[in-house]
Amino acid sequence: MLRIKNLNKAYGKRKVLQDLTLHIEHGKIYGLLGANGSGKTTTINIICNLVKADSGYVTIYNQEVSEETKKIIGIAPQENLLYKTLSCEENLNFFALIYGLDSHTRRQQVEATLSAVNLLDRAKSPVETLSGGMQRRLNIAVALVHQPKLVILDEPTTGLDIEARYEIWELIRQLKNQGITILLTTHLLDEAERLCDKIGILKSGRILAEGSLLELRKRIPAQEIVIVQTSEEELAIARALEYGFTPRRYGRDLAFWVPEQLELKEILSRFDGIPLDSIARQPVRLEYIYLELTQ
Ligand SMILES: Nc1ncnc2c1ncn2[C@@H]1O[C@H](COP(=O)(O)OP(=O)(O)OP(=O)(O)O)[C@@H](O)[C@H]1O
Repeated sequence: MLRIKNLNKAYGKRKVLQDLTLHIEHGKIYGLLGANGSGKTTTINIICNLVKADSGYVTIYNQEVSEETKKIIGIAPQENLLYKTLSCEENLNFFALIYGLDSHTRRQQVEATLSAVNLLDRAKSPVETLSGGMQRRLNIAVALVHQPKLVILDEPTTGLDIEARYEIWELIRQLKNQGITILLTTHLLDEAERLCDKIGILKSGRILAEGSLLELRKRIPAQEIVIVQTSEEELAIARALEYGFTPRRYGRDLAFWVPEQLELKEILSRFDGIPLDSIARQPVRLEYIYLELTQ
């Protein structure tokens, strides 16, 4: 549905995007992961035809991006794009008007979209009286009001509490079920893990790795990760190496990649004679893959 090929963009001498290539399939959720400044917003701006690339191309349904393709994209930017003193209904009506919807379709779409984001009962409430989570849902509603085929959600849950996050995750799943293609940027790795069919890891404007979670897991030769707490770290590392465990430091945690499926008692036996305060087993999460690829 969306193809980006060898995209380059520089601001002065700073190369912001470097041969960026990715493909988003119709009806799927694609997660673009990257640290601050890695080029996510620049990529979005090029897709939305707001910024011109220096070279490379972006196509949507085989059409190069233009003012025409803009009409089938809905974007919910990182900062809510809402008029605080206007009601939910008035905000949506305003954006629907900008998209050129006639008054009948506007009325229909405003109601349908408010219902989709579960804000129908707050239709008349001014935005400033809504909770942070509700405002973020309304911000997503703005992206949906003209029935786009591609929805871009730029860090949709950053700064929200866990309840509000769950609601937005559910909303994103519903959009996918309706056949909408979604490009999601986030630096929340658990969010990407939960939602995305395909994940692209972006660093300094380049895609370092791309694939489903299952495919990305193959980038680390481990069946699981074991995190230990011990006063004898040097000993634990030496012992682990003997058994083919690969040591890693995740923040203050000492971790080991375990290359084969082992019972807990087998793992414990590898550390026989070493005082362990705790030992925890974890699946190979996106967090570990991301750290491995980006550091
Ligand atoms: N108009 C501009 N002029 C100069 N530099 C820019 C401009 N827009 C972005 N940049 C630079 O390009 C780089 C990538 O920025 P971009 O906003 O695309 O990153 P990002 O991944 O979206 O980051 P964040 O998560 O912080 O929003 C940054 O170094 C930024 O300072």
